[in-house]
Amino acid sequence: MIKTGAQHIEMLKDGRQVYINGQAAGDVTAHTAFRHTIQSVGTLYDFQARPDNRELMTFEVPERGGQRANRIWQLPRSHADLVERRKALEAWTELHYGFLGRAPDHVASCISGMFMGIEVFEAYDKARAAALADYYRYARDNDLYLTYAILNPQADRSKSAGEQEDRFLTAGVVDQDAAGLTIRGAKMLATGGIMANEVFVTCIQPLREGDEPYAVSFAVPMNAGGLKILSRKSYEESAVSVFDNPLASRFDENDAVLYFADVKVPWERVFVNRDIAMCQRQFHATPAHVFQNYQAQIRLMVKMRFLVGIARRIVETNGVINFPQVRETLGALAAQNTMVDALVHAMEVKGHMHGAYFAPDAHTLYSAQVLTQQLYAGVILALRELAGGGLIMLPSSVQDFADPELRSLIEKTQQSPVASSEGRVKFFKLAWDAVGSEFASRHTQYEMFYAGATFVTKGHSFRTFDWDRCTQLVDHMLDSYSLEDEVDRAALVAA
Ligand SMILES: Cc1cc2nc3c(=O)[nH]c(=O)nc-3n(C[C@H](O)[C@H](O)[C@H](O)COP(=O)(O)OP(=O)(O)OC[C@H]3O[C@@H](n4cnc5c(N)ncnc54)[C@H](O)[C@@H]3O)c2cc1C
Repeated sequence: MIKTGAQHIEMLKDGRQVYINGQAAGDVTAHTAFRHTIQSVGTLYDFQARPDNRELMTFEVPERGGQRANRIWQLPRSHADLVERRKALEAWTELHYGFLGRAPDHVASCISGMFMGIEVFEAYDKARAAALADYYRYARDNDLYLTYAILNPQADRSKSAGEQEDRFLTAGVVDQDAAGLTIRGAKMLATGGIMANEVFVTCIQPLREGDEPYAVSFAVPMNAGGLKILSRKSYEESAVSVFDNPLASRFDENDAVLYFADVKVPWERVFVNRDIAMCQRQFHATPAHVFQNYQAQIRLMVKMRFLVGIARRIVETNGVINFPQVRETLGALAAQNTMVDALVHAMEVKGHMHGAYFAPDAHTLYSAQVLTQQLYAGVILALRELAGGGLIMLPSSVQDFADPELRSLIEKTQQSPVASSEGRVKFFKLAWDAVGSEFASRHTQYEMFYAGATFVTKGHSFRTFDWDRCTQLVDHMLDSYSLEDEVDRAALVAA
């Protein structure tokens, strides 16, 4: 199935229990906190359904007799396949400028990666492997939008999940019967949950002996009985005009705490059951972790281009583009943009076969993660520095333009060598929404943490690096001389 935006939006009217501002949200597609971002997600599906995007966005599923699916579910068998898949992800990301961190391609990449490593699940438990394989095909063939919740809630991070004061703070198994598992407790966040079809739930954090109830992996629809979706504050809701908040009003993907009030999960949706080692292996012994984070770097590559474009427009609008220091800052931003771009391409070029499938290079990916996690806040700072008070020297809202006297004052006070007053205000409102608004601030937090805190991503970089190649060089150098030789040589010179 290749669904349209309208079909996706219709699927969200499913009775899911979303809570915001002290109330049940009801139909999320009509709610002022979510509806415009849901429409933006709809445009992704409309784009893939366009006949002229058939080749770009979809592929023929080998075992489905010519039926097509979105390329986010494609299992690359060569470098060329990987690149073809990336072009689809890149085109989709351009529709949201990189601001939908958990667009449907993120978790689809994770589940596809798990399927590419299905032998890891088979070695663990044949029934659970069959459940995962069936789920991959089900999600692909029904064009599902999946999100995931894979972190446990912060409480006391010095204690494991099972050592927290409330044993059911963290979502875990409270019961098991012939039908499946019963899950109780919370997961930290599910970004995009209110606009996704289903959520994949597991634990990527290290667990200790005794934490077995939390070492599960399963998927449920967002309207599963007992699943409560606790939304954070909506930035879309206070962004009442697109002109004032062009990003927040349309790309506020939402983040929500999930609470499982004894949610029943049937066995055909359980992929790992109380196995601590398998919770790690599902991500790291399969290409899942690499594929999900490769998608994130493709997204960031597009977002960086957008931010660098904003930087260029800031300095043009303020007439400072010819100052050498300004050009230096732009040059540095351009180099950072190209580094992100180059790392994505390097992951592909240095990729390798994982069984029958071609996966991006893990260490290049983790290097990109470590570097970009630090780079993002610096890029935002550079844009703020280039912009000065222009980000703030703005009319309070679009309504100021409706008053003739205020409009004429805006025209007098908003000046630029390259833009009209209206153009200047329009642009700086966009720039503020990208770098300084509450929406923008949440994005900085997102880029710093979506893949784990820095000690986590640096740990992956440490784990996957080819240390021998470096230490062998050092050893080779050390082997090229010895103390005895040098003592003998010194004695000869002295004689
Ligand atoms: C905007 C946003 C959206 C998110 N969306 C999702 C989502 O859709 N799905 C999902 O599953 N998760 C999501 N997350 C959660 C994200 O994965 C976590 O924030 C991330 O993994 C870091 O975990 P934490 O927040 O618990 O931070 P912590 O692990 O508590 O770390 C916070 C800080 O505490 C210190 N610290 C903690 N532990 C250690 C340690 N062992 N050693 C040294 N220092 C330590 C470090 O200074 C660290 O930076 C989202 C997060 C954000 C901010």
